[in-house]
Amino acid sequence: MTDNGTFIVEGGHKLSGNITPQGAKNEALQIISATLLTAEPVLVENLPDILDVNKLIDLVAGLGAKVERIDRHTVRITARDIDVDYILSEAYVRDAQRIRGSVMVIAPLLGRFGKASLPKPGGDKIGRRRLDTHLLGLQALGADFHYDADRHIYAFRTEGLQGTFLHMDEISVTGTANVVMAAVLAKGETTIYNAACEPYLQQLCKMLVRMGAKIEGIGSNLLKIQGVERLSGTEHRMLPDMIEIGSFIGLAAMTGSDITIKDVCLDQLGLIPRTFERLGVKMNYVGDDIHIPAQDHYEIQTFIDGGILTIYDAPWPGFTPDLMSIALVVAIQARGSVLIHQKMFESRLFFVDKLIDMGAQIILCDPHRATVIGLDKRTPLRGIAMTSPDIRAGVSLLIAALSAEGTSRIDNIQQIDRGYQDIDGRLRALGARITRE
Ligand SMILES: CC(=O)N[C@H]1[C@@H](OP(=O)(O)OP(=O)(O)OC[C@H]2O[C@@H](n3ccc(=O)[nH]c3=O)[C@H](O)[C@@H]2O)O[C@H](CO)[C@@H](O)[C@@H]1O
Ligand SMILES: C=C(OP(=O)(O)O)C(=O)O
Repeated sequence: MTDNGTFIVEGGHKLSGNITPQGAKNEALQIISATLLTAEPVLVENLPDILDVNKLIDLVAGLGAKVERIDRHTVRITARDIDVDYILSEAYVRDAQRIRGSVMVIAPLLGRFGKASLPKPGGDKIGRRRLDTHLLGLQALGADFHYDADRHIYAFRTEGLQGTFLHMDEISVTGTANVVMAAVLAKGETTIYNAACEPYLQQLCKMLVRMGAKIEGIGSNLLKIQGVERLSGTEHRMLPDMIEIGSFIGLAAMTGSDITIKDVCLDQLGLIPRTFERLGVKMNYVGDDIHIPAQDHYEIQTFIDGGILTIYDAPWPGFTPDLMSIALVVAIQARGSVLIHQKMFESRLFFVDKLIDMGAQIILCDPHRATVIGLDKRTPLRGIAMTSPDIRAGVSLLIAALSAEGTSRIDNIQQIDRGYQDIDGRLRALGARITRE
């Protein structure tokens, strides 16, 4: 037993049944931050009950927002009496450091109260995760920042945010969310070019519009925002978590299981289904469900000219980096070869050493690229003891363990719990043999 939890997994059993994806983690982190933009109540529905989301809700409550838990997945947040000086407390610094989502609290606090602080945010240790996009964007909108090197805290102040033209440093998801939330309460017009435009950001923008914000260009990389004096309350429902959906597709393929993923919002999944189809996974689209039939074999497609397939990540509408580890694991038991090129993060592929120990044929070319030579299910992976390095690698190892012969032990599963709600219970309901220690 470790402090951060352990899964014991007996692999080699086929799973079957229906599974419903949780509400989206990364959308929830934006939406909870945005509740701080108004003094009126915001009802948030379809929240995943996971560590990262609950920690951000606690952070918002610590700032003085009234948090009413309606049920496990619904919360009403009223950020009327905010004690903005709480950002200086040790408790705030400690809690904010534990999650990536805390980075998006800055803009609402700056917009409403003129000050904010950002302790070095947490989240996955998957390579450098620079904050320039946030800092430069907020600076252009009229915020000054100062870095306290002893406490590792950025302190922000503004005499009033002012709309401007912003060509974002890079296409950053949380950076765009921050700048959008600052711009909706800034004076005048803000144009944001090179904006991230993934569905969760579209969801944030749509919520802000319901609150009274004026945003044009939603869904594109060019947003035009007219600042308003104040925003009002609203209701918001999270989309299904597309990374969970991709993880379940990978799980079905690797374990040869017949699984139906319910209510996936297919039109919001972008390249995700097609990318798994290119790895050979067959899927039937039934209404808004994805049915993956049991497949004894699946074959990786080549490019049209016969060249070896490459799967690489890119900002939306490209393939999300958060599913690259799952794609890599799926390829292990496919027929054929694929190059997995993780362009955005430089430390996300190191977990392949565990997969190699399990019997996978993988060449780690460099920190960003791995070649997988599929086993075509001729030999199963072997169960081993391993540790989950990050949230998505953790689930990939779990999928590998469920497909493997023998028993595996996965330590540090708190990493998985950060983003996947009751994953062991939900997989047991499909027939998985998995226990938590
Ligand atoms: C809480 C949350 O929502 N986290 C997600 C968010 O993190 P987050 O918003 O932190 O990630 P960013 O979008 O800022 O960028 C991710 C990384 O990719 C690099 N980069 C980005 C754009 C680009 O064109 N080239 C490039 O190399 C950045 O330098 C950075 O290292 O978006 C990431 C990228 O989809 C996801 O992995 C995270 O799960
Ligand atoms: C990298 C991820 O999360 P975070 O940005 O919270 O670390 C993720 O969800 O895959």
